[in-house]
Amino acid sequence: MTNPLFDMTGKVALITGSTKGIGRSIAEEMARQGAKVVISSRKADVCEQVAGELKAEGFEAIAIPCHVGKKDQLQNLVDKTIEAWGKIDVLVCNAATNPVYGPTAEMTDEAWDKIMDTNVKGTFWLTNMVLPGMAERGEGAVVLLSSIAGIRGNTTIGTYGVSKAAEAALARNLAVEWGPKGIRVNSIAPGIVKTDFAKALTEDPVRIKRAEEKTPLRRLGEPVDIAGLAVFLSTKASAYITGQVIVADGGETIC
Ligand SMILES: NC(=O)c1ccc[n+]([C@@H]2O[C@H](COP(=O)([O-])OP(=O)(O)OC[C@H]3O[C@@H](n4cnc5c(N)ncnc54)[C@H](O)[C@@H]3O)[C@@H](O)[C@H]2O)c1
Repeated sequence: MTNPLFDMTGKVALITGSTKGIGRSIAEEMARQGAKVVISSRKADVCEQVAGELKAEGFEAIAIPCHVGKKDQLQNLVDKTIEAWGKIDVLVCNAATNPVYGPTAEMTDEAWDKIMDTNVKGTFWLTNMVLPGMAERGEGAVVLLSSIAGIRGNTTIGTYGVSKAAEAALARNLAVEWGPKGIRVNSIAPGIVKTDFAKALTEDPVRIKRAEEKTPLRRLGEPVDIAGLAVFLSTKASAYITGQVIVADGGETIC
Protein backbone atom coordinates (compact mmCIF):
# COMPACT_ATOMS: atom_id res chain seq x y z
CA MET A 1 0.00 0.00 0.00
CA THR A 2 1.23 3.51 -0.84
CA ASN A 3 2.22 5.64 2.15
CA PRO A 4 -0.48 8.40 2.16
CA LEU A 5 2.23 11.03 2.44
CA PHE A 6 3.42 10.08 -1.06
CA ASP A 7 0.02 9.19 -2.52
CA MET A 8 -0.85 10.93 -5.81
CA THR A 9 -4.13 9.11 -6.52
CA GLY A 10 -6.42 11.30 -8.61
CA LYS A 11 -3.78 14.02 -9.02
CA VAL A 12 -3.10 15.37 -12.50
CA ALA A 13 0.61 15.86 -13.15
CA LEU A 14 1.92 17.74 -16.19
CA ILE A 15 5.59 17.09 -16.87
CA THR A 16 7.35 18.87 -19.74
CA GLY A 17 10.10 17.02 -21.56
CA SER A 18 8.74 13.69 -20.32
CA THR A 19 9.51 11.37 -23.23
CA LYS A 20 12.98 10.43 -21.99
CA GLY A 21 15.60 10.98 -19.30
CA ILE A 22 14.68 12.61 -16.01
CA GLY A 23 11.24 13.81 -17.19
CA ARG A 24 10.17 10.34 -18.27
CA SER A 25 11.31 8.87 -14.97
CA ILE A 26 9.37 11.56 -13.07
CA ALA A 27 6.23 10.75 -15.12
CA GLU A 28 6.65 7.01 -14.46
CA GLU A 29 7.20 7.40 -10.71
CA MET A 30 4.28 9.85 -10.36
CA ALA A 31 2.05 7.44 -12.31
CA ARG A 32 3.20 4.65 -9.99
CA GLN A 33 2.00 6.79 -7.05
CA GLY A 34 -1.44 7.02 -8.70
CA ALA A 35 -1.19 10.27 -10.69
CA LYS A 36 -2.66 10.81 -14.14
CA VAL A 37 0.31 12.03 -16.15
CA VAL A 38 0.63 14.27 -19.19
CA ILE A 39 3.49 13.16 -21.44
CA SER A 40 4.91 16.02 -23.45
CA SER A 41 7.85 16.91 -25.66
CA ARG A 42 8.18 18.34 -29.15
CA LYS A 43 7.30 15.31 -31.30
CA ALA A 44 3.70 14.03 -31.24
CA ASP A 45 4.56 10.45 -32.26
CA VAL A 46 7.17 10.12 -29.50
CA CYS A 47 4.70 11.48 -26.91
CA GLU A 48 2.06 8.97 -28.09
CA GLN A 49 4.55 6.14 -27.91
CA VAL A 50 5.63 6.91 -24.33
CA ALA A 51 2.05 7.52 -23.14
CA GLY A 52 1.12 4.19 -24.78
CA GLU A 53 3.93 2.40 -22.94
CA LEU A 54 2.75 3.81 -19.60
CA LYS A 55 -0.87 2.86 -20.35
CA ALA A 56 0.27 -0.66 -21.21
CA GLU A 57 1.68 -0.85 -17.67
CA GLY A 58 -1.77 0.07 -16.30
CA PHE A 59 -1.05 3.77 -15.66
CA GLU A 60 -3.18 6.76 -16.75
CA ALA A 61 -1.35 8.89 -19.32
CA ILE A 62 -2.13 11.21 -22.21
CA ALA A 63 0.17 12.62 -24.88
CA ILE A 64 0.18 16.35 -25.68
CA PRO A 65 3.11 17.58 -27.77
CA CYS A 66 4.58 20.99 -26.95
CA HIS A 67 7.76 22.97 -27.60
CA VAL A 68 8.30 24.83 -24.32
CA GLY A 69 9.82 27.82 -26.11
CA LYS A 70 6.54 28.50 -27.99
CA LYS A 71 3.84 30.32 -26.04
CA ASP A 72 0.92 29.15 -28.20
CA GLN A 73 1.99 25.53 -27.82
CA LEU A 74 2.24 25.94 -24.03
CA GLN A 75 -1.29 27.37 -23.95
CA ASN A 76 -2.49 24.41 -26.02
CA LEU A 77 -0.75 22.04 -23.57
CA VAL A 78 -2.61 23.60 -20.64
CA ASP A 79 -5.95 23.80 -22.48
CA LYS A 80 -5.81 20.18 -23.66
CA THR A 81 -4.88 18.96 -20.16
CA ILE A 82 -7.83 20.84 -18.61
CA GLU A 83 -10.11 19.55 -21.41
CA ALA A 84 -9.06 15.96 -20.68
CA TRP A 85 -8.80 15.95 -16.89
CA GLY A 86 -10.27 19.26 -15.64
CA LYS A 87 -7.32 20.48 -13.56
CA ILE A 88 -3.56 20.48 -13.02
CA ASP A 89 -2.41 19.55 -9.49
CA VAL A 90 1.30 19.13 -10.15
CA LEU A 91 3.46 20.95 -12.69
CA VAL A 92 7.02 19.88 -13.42
CA CYS A 93 8.95 22.23 -15.71
CA ASN A 94 11.65 19.82 -16.81
CA ALA A 95 12.35 20.39 -20.53
CA ALA A 96 15.50 22.39 -21.20
CA THR A 97 18.15 22.84 -23.82
CA ASN A 98 21.89 23.43 -23.95
CA PRO A 99 22.92 23.79 -27.59
CA VAL A 100 26.50 24.99 -27.05
CA TYR A 101 29.63 24.27 -25.04
CA GLY A 102 32.32 26.88 -24.60
CA PRO A 103 33.30 30.12 -22.90
CA THR A 104 30.75 32.88 -22.38
CA ALA A 105 32.79 35.26 -24.55
CA GLU A 106 32.13 33.01 -27.54
CA MET A 107 28.39 32.70 -26.95
CA THR A 108 26.32 34.08 -29.85
CA ASP A 109 23.23 36.18 -29.27
CA GLU A 110 21.17 33.47 -31.00
CA ALA A 111 22.43 30.71 -28.69
CA TRP A 112 21.96 32.91 -25.60
CA ASP A 113 18.36 33.67 -26.63
CA LYS A 114 17.61 30.02 -27.41
CA ILE A 115 18.82 28.90 -23.96
CA MET A 116 16.94 31.65 -22.13
CA ASP A 117 13.72 31.31 -24.17
CA THR A 118 13.51 27.54 -23.75
CA ASN A 119 14.79 27.20 -20.21
CA VAL A 120 13.55 30.37 -18.52
CA LYS A 121 10.90 32.17 -20.56
CA GLY A 122 9.04 28.90 -21.21
CA THR A 123 8.89 28.25 -17.44
CA PHE A 124 7.79 31.84 -16.82
CA TRP A 125 4.98 31.45 -19.39
CA LEU A 126 3.86 28.00 -18.26
CA THR A 127 3.79 28.79 -14.53
CA ASN A 128 1.76 31.93 -15.25
CA MET A 129 -0.71 29.81 -17.23
CA VAL A 130 -1.07 27.06 -14.62
CA LEU A 131 -0.77 28.66 -11.17
CA PRO A 132 -3.98 30.76 -11.27
CA GLY A 133 -6.02 27.54 -11.72
CA MET A 134 -4.20 25.92 -8.79
CA ALA A 135 -4.88 29.05 -6.70
CA GLU A 136 -8.61 28.81 -7.43
CA ARG A 137 -8.57 25.30 -5.97
CA GLY A 138 -6.34 26.39 -3.08
CA GLU A 139 -3.59 23.83 -3.67
CA GLY A 140 -0.84 22.83 -6.05
CA ALA A 141 2.78 21.78 -6.25
CA VAL A 142 5.30 23.02 -8.80
CA VAL A 143 8.79 21.67 -9.39
CA LEU A 144 11.31 23.45 -11.62
CA LEU A 145 14.44 21.67 -12.84
CA SER A 146 17.51 23.70 -11.97
CA SER A 147 21.07 22.27 -11.91
CA ILE A 148 24.27 22.40 -9.89
CA ALA A 149 25.50 24.34 -12.95
CA GLY A 150 23.29 27.14 -11.60
CA ILE A 151 25.11 27.07 -8.27
CA ARG A 152 28.75 26.79 -9.37
CA GLY A 153 30.88 28.57 -11.94
CA ASN A 154 31.65 26.74 -15.16
CA THR A 155 33.94 27.28 -18.14
CA THR A 156 31.91 25.34 -20.72
CA ILE A 157 28.21 25.59 -19.88
CA GLY A 158 28.10 29.00 -18.18
CA THR A 159 25.07 30.39 -20.01
CA TYR A 160 23.11 27.22 -19.34
CA GLY A 161 24.13 27.73 -15.69
CA VAL A 162 22.70 31.27 -15.78
CA SER A 163 19.39 29.85 -17.04
CA LYS A 164 19.38 27.20 -14.30
CA ALA A 165 20.14 29.77 -11.57
CA ALA A 166 17.14 31.69 -12.94
CA GLU A 167 14.94 28.60 -12.47
CA ALA A 168 15.86 28.47 -8.78
CA ALA A 169 15.24 32.22 -8.41
CA LEU A 170 11.91 31.90 -10.21
CA ALA A 171 10.90 29.08 -7.86
CA ARG A 172 11.70 31.26 -4.84
CA ASN A 173 9.71 34.22 -6.21
CA LEU A 174 6.71 32.09 -7.19
CA ALA A 175 6.79 30.41 -3.77
CA VAL A 176 6.50 33.80 -2.08
CA GLU A 177 3.83 35.07 -4.48
CA TRP A 178 1.61 31.96 -4.47
CA GLY A 179 2.27 30.45 -1.03
CA PRO A 180 -0.69 32.30 0.51
CA LYS A 181 -2.92 30.54 -2.07
CA GLY A 182 -1.72 27.07 -1.00
CA ILE A 183 0.79 26.52 -3.81
CA ARG A 184 4.31 25.26 -3.14
CA VAL A 185 7.10 25.87 -5.65
CA ASN A 186 10.51 24.23 -5.34
CA SER A 187 13.42 23.49 -7.61
CA ILE A 188 15.74 20.52 -7.97
CA ALA A 189 19.42 20.92 -8.77
CA PRO A 190 20.74 17.61 -10.09
CA GLY A 191 24.40 16.79 -10.49
CA ILE A 192 25.44 14.69 -13.47
CA VAL A 193 22.63 12.29 -14.38
CA LYS A 194 22.99 9.53 -16.97
CA THR A 195 20.74 10.81 -19.77
CA ASP A 196 21.22 11.86 -23.41
CA PHE A 197 21.50 15.44 -22.16
CA ALA A 198 24.76 14.64 -20.36
CA LYS A 199 26.11 12.05 -22.76
CA ALA A 200 29.21 14.12 -23.63
CA LEU A 201 30.20 13.32 -20.04
CA THR A 202 28.53 10.01 -19.39
CA GLU A 203 29.88 8.24 -22.49
CA ASP A 204 33.52 9.16 -21.86
CA PRO A 205 35.13 6.63 -19.45
CA VAL A 206 37.85 9.09 -18.40
CA ARG A 207 35.34 11.79 -17.51
CA ILE A 208 33.06 9.28 -15.79
CA LYS A 209 35.93 8.12 -13.59
CA ARG A 210 36.91 11.70 -12.77
CA ALA A 211 33.31 12.62 -11.91
CA GLU A 212 32.81 9.51 -9.77
CA GLU A 213 36.02 10.17 -7.86
CA LYS A 214 34.92 13.67 -6.86
CA THR A 215 31.44 12.48 -5.81
CA PRO A 216 31.17 11.12 -2.24
CA LEU A 217 28.61 8.47 -3.31
CA ARG A 218 31.10 7.39 -6.04
CA ARG A 219 28.56 7.14 -8.84
CA LEU A 220 26.74 9.33 -11.35
CA GLY A 221 23.03 10.00 -10.91
CA GLU A 222 20.25 7.91 -12.44
CA PRO A 223 16.99 9.55 -13.62
CA VAL A 224 15.08 7.81 -10.82
CA ASP A 225 17.31 9.54 -8.23
CA ILE A 226 15.72 12.79 -9.37
CA ALA A 227 12.24 11.31 -9.88
CA GLY A 228 12.02 10.22 -6.23
CA LEU A 229 12.78 13.76 -5.14
CA ALA A 230 10.19 15.18 -7.58
CA VAL A 231 7.54 12.84 -6.10
CA PHE A 232 8.53 13.97 -2.59
CA LEU A 233 8.28 17.66 -3.56
CA SER A 234 4.86 17.13 -5.19
CA THR A 235 3.17 15.31 -2.32
CA LYS A 236 2.10 15.84 1.29
CA ALA A 237 5.46 14.40 2.36
CA SER A 238 6.95 17.86 1.70
CA ALA A 239 3.89 19.90 2.78
CA TYR A 240 5.98 22.48 4.69
CA ILE A 241 8.74 22.93 2.09
CA THR A 242 8.56 25.75 -0.44
CA GLY A 243 10.91 28.08 -2.32
CA GLN A 244 13.85 25.72 -1.86
CA VAL A 245 16.46 24.46 -4.26
CA ILE A 246 17.20 20.85 -3.33
CA VAL A 247 20.53 19.52 -4.56
CA ALA A 248 20.67 15.87 -5.68
CA ASP A 249 24.25 15.29 -6.76
CA GLY A 250 25.66 12.41 -4.73
CA GLY A 251 27.40 15.03 -2.60
CA GLU A 252 29.51 16.51 -5.42
CA THR A 253 28.97 20.14 -4.37
CA ILE A 254 29.79 19.60 -0.69
CA CYS A 255 33.43 18.79 -1.53
N1 LIG B 1 21.26 15.05 -17.13
C1 LIG B 1 21.92 15.85 -16.32
O1 LIG B 1 23.09 15.60 -15.99
C2 LIG B 1 21.23 17.07 -15.74
C3 LIG B 1 21.90 17.76 -14.72
C4 LIG B 1 21.31 18.89 -14.16
C5 LIG B 1 20.06 19.31 -14.62
N2 LIG B 1 19.45 18.63 -15.62
C6 LIG B 1 18.14 19.13 -16.06
O2 LIG B 1 17.19 18.08 -16.05
C7 LIG B 1 16.21 18.33 -17.05
C8 LIG B 1 16.01 17.09 -17.89
O3 LIG B 1 17.23 16.76 -18.51
P1 LIG B 1 17.57 15.29 -19.03
O4 LIG B 1 18.96 15.03 -18.63
O5 LIG B 1 16.51 14.34 -18.65
O6 LIG B 1 17.53 15.53 -20.61
P2 LIG B 1 17.11 14.56 -21.82
O7 LIG B 1 17.77 15.14 -23.03
O8 LIG B 1 17.34 13.14 -21.48
O9 LIG B 1 15.54 14.77 -21.91
C9 LIG B 1 15.02 16.05 -22.20
C10 LIG B 1 13.54 15.94 -22.51
O10 LIG B 1 13.07 17.25 -22.83
C11 LIG B 1 12.55 17.26 -24.16
N3 LIG B 1 12.81 18.57 -24.75
C12 LIG B 1 14.00 19.11 -25.12
N4 LIG B 1 13.80 20.35 -25.62
C13 LIG B 1 12.48 20.59 -25.55
C14 LIG B 1 11.66 21.69 -25.90
N5 LIG B 1 12.18 22.80 -26.44
N6 LIG B 1 10.33 21.59 -25.69
C15 LIG B 1 9.79 20.49 -25.16
N7 LIG B 1 10.51 19.40 -24.81
C16 LIG B 1 11.84 19.46 -25.00
C17 LIG B 1 13.22 16.10 -24.86
O11 LIG B 1 12.46 15.66 -25.96
C18 LIG B 1 13.25 15.07 -23.72
O12 LIG B 1 11.98 14.47 -23.55
C19 LIG B 1 16.67 19.57 -17.80
O13 LIG B 1 16.01 20.69 -17.28
C20 LIG B 1 18.15 19.65 -17.48
O14 LIG B 1 18.61 20.97 -17.53
C21 LIG B 1 20.00 17.53 -16.19
